[in-house]
Amino acid sequence: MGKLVICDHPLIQHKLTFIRDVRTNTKDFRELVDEVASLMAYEITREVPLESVKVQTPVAEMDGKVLAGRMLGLIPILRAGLGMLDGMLKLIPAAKVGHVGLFRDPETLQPVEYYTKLPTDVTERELIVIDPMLATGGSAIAAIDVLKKRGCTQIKMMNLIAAPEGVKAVQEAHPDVDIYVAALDEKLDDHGYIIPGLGDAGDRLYGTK
Ligand SMILES: O=P(O)(O)OC[C@H]1O[C@H](OP(=O)(O)OP(=O)(O)O)[C@H](O)[C@@H]1O
Ligand SMILES: O=c1cc[nH]c(=O)[nH]1
Ligand SMILES: [Mg+2]
Repeated sequence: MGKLVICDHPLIQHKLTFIRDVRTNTKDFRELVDEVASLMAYEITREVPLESVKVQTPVAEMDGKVLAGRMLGLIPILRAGLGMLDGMLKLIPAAKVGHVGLFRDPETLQPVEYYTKLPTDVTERELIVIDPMLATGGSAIAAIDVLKKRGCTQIKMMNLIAAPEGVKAVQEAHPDVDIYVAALDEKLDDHGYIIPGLGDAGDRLYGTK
């Protein structure tokens, strides 16, 4: 079973409250999502291995540390996942980006796939799938399915807010995938929206409602 990590750093929790607030306008919403994504990038990379390299400071030579192991890949689920991408790239600029386009059919709540473009070396990378919302889990499961069909094996999931139903569904479908969230909310409503959540992440990011 993949682990569920709740990133409870005070800065993340503080900013998330303003993201949730219905009075937060599109510009502020976008900026706050970007900031929280950077903070979560810090948390999700906590266990990335390091290796020693010699570095000459102005005063002496020493053993410094640099990132080792697999290179990272970021996989935003279009469209709302794009809102978290730049914030992550600020901290992980060497990551390559693959896009998976999915939307959730409002009637059936099933994910509909419309676009995939992945880096050529995607199977050699440790991947982080990013999307603000994990509701029923259908979109996350479908995105991870796309990656596994291409041969990817090292995958983590990162969301701002998850519902217990979505966490359970992803853990059952993909038990090898750890999930990092800023908050685990109460439940889903009859339309598959997270309660209390933040509303429709894509619409709030891009002002489409
Ligand atoms: O866990 P699920 O029940 O699948 O729901 C979550 C999905 O719904 C939202 O996307 P949406 O379908 O609104 O597309 P958008 O990003 O284009 O707005 C959200 O960004 C997730 O991708
Ligand atoms: O609460 C929800 C559920 C799915 N997608 C969203 O954007 N918000
Ligand atoms: Mg949406």
